Amino acid sequence: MTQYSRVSGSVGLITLKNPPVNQLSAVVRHGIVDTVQKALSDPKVKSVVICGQNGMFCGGADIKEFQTLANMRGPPLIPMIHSIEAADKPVVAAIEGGAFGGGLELALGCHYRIAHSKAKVGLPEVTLGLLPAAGGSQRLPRLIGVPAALSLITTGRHITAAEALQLGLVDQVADHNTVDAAVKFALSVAGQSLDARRISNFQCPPVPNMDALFEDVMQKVRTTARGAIAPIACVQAVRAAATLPYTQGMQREKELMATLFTSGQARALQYCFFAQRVVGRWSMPSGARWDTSKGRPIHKAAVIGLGTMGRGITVALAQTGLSVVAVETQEKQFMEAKKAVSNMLERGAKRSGKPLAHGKITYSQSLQAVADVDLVIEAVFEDMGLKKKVFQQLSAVCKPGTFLCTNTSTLDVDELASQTHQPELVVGMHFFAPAHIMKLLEVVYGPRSSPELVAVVMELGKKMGKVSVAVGNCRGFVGNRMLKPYRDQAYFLLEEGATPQLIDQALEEFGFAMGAFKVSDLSGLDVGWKVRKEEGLVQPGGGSGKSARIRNGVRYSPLGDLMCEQGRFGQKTGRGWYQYDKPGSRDARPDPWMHSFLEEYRARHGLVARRISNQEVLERCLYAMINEGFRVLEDGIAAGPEDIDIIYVFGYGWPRHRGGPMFYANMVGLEIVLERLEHYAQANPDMPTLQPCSLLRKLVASGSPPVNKWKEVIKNVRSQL
Ligand SMILES: CCCCCCCC/C=C\C=C\CC(=O)SCCNC(=O)CCNC(=O)[C@H](O)C(C)(C)COP(=O)(O)OP(=O)(O)OC[C@H]1O[C@@H](n2cnc3c(N)ncnc32)[C@H](O)[C@@H]1OP(=O)(O)O
Repeated sequence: MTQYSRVSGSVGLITLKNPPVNQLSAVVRHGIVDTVQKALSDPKVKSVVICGQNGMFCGGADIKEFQTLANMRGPPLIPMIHSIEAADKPVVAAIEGGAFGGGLELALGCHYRIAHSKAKVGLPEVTLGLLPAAGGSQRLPRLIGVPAALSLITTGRHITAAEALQLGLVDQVADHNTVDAAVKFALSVAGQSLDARRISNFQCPPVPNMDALFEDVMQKVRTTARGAIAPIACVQAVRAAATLPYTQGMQREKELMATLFTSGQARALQYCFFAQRVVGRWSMPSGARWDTSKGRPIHKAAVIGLGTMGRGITVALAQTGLSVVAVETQEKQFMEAKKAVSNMLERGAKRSGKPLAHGKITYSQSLQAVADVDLVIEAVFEDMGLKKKVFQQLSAVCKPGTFLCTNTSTLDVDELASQTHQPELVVGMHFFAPAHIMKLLEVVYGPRSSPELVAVVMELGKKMGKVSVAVGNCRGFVGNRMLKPYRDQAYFLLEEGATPQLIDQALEEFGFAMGAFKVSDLSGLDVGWKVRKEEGLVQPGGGSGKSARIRNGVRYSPLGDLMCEQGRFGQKTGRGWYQYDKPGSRDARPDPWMHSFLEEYRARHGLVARRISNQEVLERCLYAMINEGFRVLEDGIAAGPEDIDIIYVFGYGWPRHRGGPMFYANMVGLEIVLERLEHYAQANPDMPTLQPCSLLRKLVASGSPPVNKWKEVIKNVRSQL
């Protein structure tokens, strides 16, 4: 796990060997302790280089070891790094690929750091609910100053070698063989004094107005953390570095880490880390899988329909370097879209520092222009009739073998596939607005979809920087299907006595980026209204009598329809569940009009407003959503709970430090979720979404196993269906 050799006569070379990322598992730490000792005690060795095999320095501590304290065997990192720093021979870190977390902390214990020009470094512990607790929170501010260290440690962002050099985090950048460069460097510094190279001896560079700086940063972090505790602990640890001697700072780092290490948030965030990787290993009910299905390269793609979604998709495709044909048949929209896309590309290039991707896009007003493309993404208006027509035309125009994808967010992908000559070459690519920014991509396969196409689209998603999740076809797929019962409960709670701001506040305090009503105002109330009208659910004036709040035998709230009848479509009209300064403004303010609107509505329907607690808001909205998640699993629409959780974390603003809805259910306790659902279902027999699903009951009956053990129970439930 750690290889040692003597090179160039007098340099001890220690190579970390622990695939996939040379993580610092116990056996590696043992190896480092032993080989450092060997090098330091060998009189022929004058200096030491530490590197990692396979072009990767070190991905940090082994996150798998964090699952239980019992796993944390072997030499601890802190004394190991101290003994390197205290060495009387120069130790040089040769950083190829990356040095992250404990890997960078190891490098900070070395006397010199040389990085390859393509390497990245960072302290991403905060994203795992932790802080850099092997001295990183104390050494980094001493080396690069408090403001820069705060920025790196509280965000966990990875920086390039060039940025690291500029900050003084590395001493040299190598363009070619980093290990050779490090060995050469190690030879040149052999025998030199190391007094000025031990970072723990440094004073933090002074900062003017330090109290004000920390107050300001703490306030910013509290606002963006949405209840996450690790970013706050990171600020506290850096403050300790800035104000205390090193030994006391290390003590503070340890205390803060002790609180974080066993927290539910750390468990949730580490679960998310692995879940994100699990969803890449997709499978289909047919047995097709990521490792047995091969895609083929896409050179040229097309987007049909240049509304908001089509424009974002065009930008996302162009930014991957693909040639894109962007088609819009309506003259006005065509002209507007061309301008909007080029603005979006310019902004993207400015943000990323990468060259403009303008030249890769050709615009057309005719569908004939897509005859030679490899893959088409349809993004026309959400209307089944229109989409069917487009798919019929595409099937006639495109060369045989062209992959046809739809960006529908709810419609039946199989029905669209059936309009084409090759239904096996049709899948859904459900992007989230704005499509060039949002990370989630739901890849929706039908029973006939070819695994090759799923492989192609999953790969394309990866190239676009998306987190792609393969799911089965049903109304709303995974994300929107689970959102419906959540939203319905929010409406029912309004009827029963809540206000939009009460509900949103409860959800935002839970950690959602936005509450249900703010999201509704943002996306536009008219969108759902149109769908409900098509489904025959809308009655003018909301209907009257007992049946007004029942459709197809189940509870229905016409509140959203009534709002639309008043022209209150949300932000775009300056009025929705909230009021806004002007149409298009984003600053939501409570609207006194809502109060009389709701009072009048309740009086008309004989409803008596009652006090609704935050707990009831959370239980009814979230447990209804989670219950639907169990149905999604039972139906085989999602392969596992990780798929659902990643969809919610990356697409729906679910707080990552709560791990996603299914992980959260597990944290709360499945028996508690079941009991509360039973309670609410009994009180509301006309709300079938609150009736606990049989998979939830089975899991509770099986002793509520942890999320990663659910698959077995799911398999049994599915086989009994
Ligand atoms: C009372 C309590 C006291 C407790 C005391 C504790 C004291 C602790 C002291 C120090 C603690 C240090 C904390 C850390 O170091 S935490 C780890 C910090 N490092 C990271 O967050 C990096 C995580 N990894 C990544 O970001 C990427 O994997 C990257 C290294 C950039 C490589 O990316 P890429 O090439 O895209 O590869 P993948 O992400 O797909 O990963 C490949 C496989 O490697 C697995 N992996 C990655 N990193 C780790 C890791 N650190 N530990 C374990 N496994 C890791 C990953 O899961 C992939 O595996 P698989 O394909 O099987 O899923």
